[in-house]
Amino acid sequence: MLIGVPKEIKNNENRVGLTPAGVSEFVKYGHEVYVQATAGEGSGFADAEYEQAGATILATIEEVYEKAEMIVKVKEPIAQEYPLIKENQLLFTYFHFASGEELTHAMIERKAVCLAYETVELSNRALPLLIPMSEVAGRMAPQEGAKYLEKPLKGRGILLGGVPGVKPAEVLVLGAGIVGTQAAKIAAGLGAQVTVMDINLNRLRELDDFMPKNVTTQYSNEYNIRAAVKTADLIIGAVLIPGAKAPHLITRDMLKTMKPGTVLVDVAVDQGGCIETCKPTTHEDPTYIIDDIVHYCVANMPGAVPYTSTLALTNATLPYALKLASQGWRVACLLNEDLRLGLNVVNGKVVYKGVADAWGLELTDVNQVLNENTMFEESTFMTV
Ligand SMILES: NC(=O)C1=CN([C@@H]2O[C@H](COP(=O)(O)OP(=O)(O)OC[C@H]3O[C@@H](n4cnc5c(N)ncnc54)[C@H](O)[C@@H]3O)[C@@H](O)[C@H]2O)C=CC1
Ligand SMILES: CC(=O)C(=O)O
Ligand SMILES: [Mg+2]
Repeated sequence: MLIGVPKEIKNNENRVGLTPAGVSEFVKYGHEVYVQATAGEGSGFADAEYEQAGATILATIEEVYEKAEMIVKVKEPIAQEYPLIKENQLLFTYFHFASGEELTHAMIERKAVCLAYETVELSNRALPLLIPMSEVAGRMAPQEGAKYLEKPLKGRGILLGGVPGVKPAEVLVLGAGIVGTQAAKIAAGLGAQVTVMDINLNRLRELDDFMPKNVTTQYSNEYNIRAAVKTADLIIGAVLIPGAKAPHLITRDMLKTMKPGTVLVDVAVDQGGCIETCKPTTHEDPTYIIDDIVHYCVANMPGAVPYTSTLALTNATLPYALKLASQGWRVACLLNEDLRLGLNVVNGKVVYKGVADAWGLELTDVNQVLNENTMFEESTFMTV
């Protein structure tokens, strides 16, 4: 298969979809890889390394999209990229369709095959291609929160860990999944008093077993959230309903009950945010203030630490990308339930319920698109 790796063009997005090590795996299995010039630079990979691994470097993003049967990238395509996408082209990347109406319509119109990292799902409900970036964003959240709690950055001016004789800050984490767990661990390590809320009691039991003493758990409901936001200094939004819009757990009216200078880090922004007043921001201009409350809502947090993030992401995506290349998307999705759940929009049809529900669009059964034109050659069953 012909694989294309464009350079990311989203604000301060320095990650890249494939490393030179990934390229050499593709080449080993007989695929051709086209990498846009300087695509890996932000993550520390020079064009020469990609060439040594067997890739061909192309000067422009147009050439990459023109050549490739499968595009492997990181972030959802943005408006500049829409016209480059071809009918039947397989796009393997994050999409977050439930928070992108324009993107959803654009991908329907382009008739591309959109396989979203964030909805690939294992039988135990784990999201293997979201986990590594959730680990990064979760660990970053208290770090960013601590920074914006500083007075010159408009925060309350409180140190997360306090000092002997002065109480530490209170951190509230909504959601005890990957982001929430990593955020709680780091905030606790910095000495804050941490409360983690979730609706999954079993998850709270697990956390209770392994978290340090300065982390407590509480069931997530409106009553408990209303009480907790009054005393919290830093609130981290980390809930997820896979593929769907995040529920608004913190409503606009709650802001008035918070302490001025409280910082909200809504990591769930890419699914629309779990804070009603959340709107996506960029690394260039990460925060805004409403009712004296600092909002940090960067939708690509891991993009700021690309060395760590590119390696972590591609460790997880590469085995799936190789399957897609060697088997073709239809066969790979017929054979792998986890990959099948990654299909969101296929040849103009929405096949993921959370996306259809978010925008009031017709839902097509994924099996219908998989069984269309299933004339494949036996050689496509070559396994990796
Ligand atoms: N902004 C960014 O750069 C990044 C954002 N993310 C986003 O962070 C969010 C969280 O991701 P993960 O931790 O991997 O998801 P996860 O699935 O591991 O955890 C989500 C948790 O939310 C809980 N939850 C659902 N409804 C709830 C409610 N009403 N109250 C409290 N908890 C509730 C679930 O029970 C689950 O434990 C996702 O939207 C993900 O896309 C992830 C990485 C980077
Ligand atoms: C998960 C995601 O959206 C990101 O890593 O940017
Ligand atoms: Mg994101």
